[in-house]
Amino acid sequence: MMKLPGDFVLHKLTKGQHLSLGDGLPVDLSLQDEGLTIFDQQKDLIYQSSPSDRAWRAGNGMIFISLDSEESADTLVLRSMDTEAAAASENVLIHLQGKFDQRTEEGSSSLYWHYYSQIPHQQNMLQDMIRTGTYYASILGNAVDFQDKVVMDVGAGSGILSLFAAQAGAKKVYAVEASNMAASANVLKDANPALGARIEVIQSKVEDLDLGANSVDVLISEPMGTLLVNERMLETYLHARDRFLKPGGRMFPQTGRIHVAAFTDDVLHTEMMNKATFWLQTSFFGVDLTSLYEPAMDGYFSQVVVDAIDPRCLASPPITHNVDFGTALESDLHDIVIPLHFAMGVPGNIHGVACWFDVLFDGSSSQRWLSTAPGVPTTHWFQLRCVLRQPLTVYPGADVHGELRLIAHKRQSYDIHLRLSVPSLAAGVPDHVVTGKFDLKEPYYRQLTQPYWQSQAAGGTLPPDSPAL
Ligand SMILES: C[S@@+](CC[C@H](N)C(=O)[O-])C[C@H]1O[C@@H](n2cnc3c(N)ncnc32)[C@H](O)[C@@H]1O
Repeated sequence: MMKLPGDFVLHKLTKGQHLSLGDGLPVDLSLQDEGLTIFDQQKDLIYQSSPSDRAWRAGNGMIFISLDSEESADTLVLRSMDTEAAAASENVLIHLQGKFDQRTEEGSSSLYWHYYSQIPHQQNMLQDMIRTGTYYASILGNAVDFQDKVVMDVGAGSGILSLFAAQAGAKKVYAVEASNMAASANVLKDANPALGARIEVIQSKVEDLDLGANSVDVLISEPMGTLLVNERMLETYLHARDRFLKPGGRMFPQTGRIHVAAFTDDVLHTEMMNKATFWLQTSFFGVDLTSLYEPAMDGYFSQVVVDAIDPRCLASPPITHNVDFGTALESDLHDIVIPLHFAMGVPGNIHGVACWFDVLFDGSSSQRWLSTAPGVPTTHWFQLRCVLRQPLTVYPGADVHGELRLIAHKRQSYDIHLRLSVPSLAAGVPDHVVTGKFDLKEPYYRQLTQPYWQSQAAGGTLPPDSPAL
């Protein structure tokens, strides 16, 4: 490695060699016949150039990479330079991004950070007493797991969970928060000096952090969105586990479960059908709107409905899908397939599936579930329903089969594909099959606040995965 005048550091990398960049750039580069490959610390391929690419730029303009000569692709030159110089270079073709930015559209993440930087939205989560009280009891009730330990709070927000970990005896807590809420977390920890002295707030995306492997004993986080996985923050939690957690380290929470049950709700179905009737007007101020009736119906039925549901609408016991946060891979969350099988007891119309989740805090002293099930005190996550435009007609004893498939997209959420079928009992008549496609990012918040008798949390602000995001 040669030191050049100014900020320039020059590496020469020949074909087949590997180069690992430590400080702030957790990447490993190598030049192969097929071009430049860049791996992250988990050995996941994060960039593969095409053989004809001549130059790259990585992370905040700090690294500039170019092939040594126009003729030969044998040698790579790596320069570190300031952002301005890198930006000014005509050779900058690609901005290499961290793992979060790779999987997230910029428009989505900037709204997301803006949302979480606002105190009312953090307040809304803190005021969800089922949520916050369960975290408090799970952390303080397992103080033995925190005593003198190094803890990371993944997505710390206001820093409330970091303060709980400090109360439980942690010797050091890294409160990692990407949004500008980090400044408020600093204010809060400084105003509670007995606890705050052991907390370090770091404003960074967890994915861009360079604390070193095995640097923490315990991870705490509240990464759950609607249907557990909305917002795709669980991937950040697993990422923190792989990068920073010591082998055998504890995670609070440790396990998550998604539950899916068939439901019957004529009132909701009729409400959804009626929403589009506006577009049936043949003379709306002299304009025929009817050509948009079908697209409007499709739009309404692609929204997921979020509200506190009456458990009596459930038509089957739930199917459960487990996610062990200790072992699941980030990639397991990119395409989640939940096979469905409901044995129907009574005849009726199945209008779709109702979903909810719970997470387990599996401490040394106590185990505790945080549940968002229908019928238990309501949280700000409520429950979620995928409503089918065409209901499924079932007879007593029918075996309903199907699948709920969640495919991650770059707007920090999922496309949901639902398929349900019931065998026909008549010879020559095909099985009845119904399908629906939904965007988890487009919820219809049928209920905006918790029922007042279940929580004092009715703060009036939308949950974090509100349509505003
Ligand atoms: C659901 S809130 C929980 C906040 C706080 N831990 C609590 O329990 O009240 C999630 C927080 O994580 C932050 N966050 C989400 N993804 C992150 C990431 N990749 N890196 C750092 N912070 C992130 C958000 O900005 C948000 O403040």
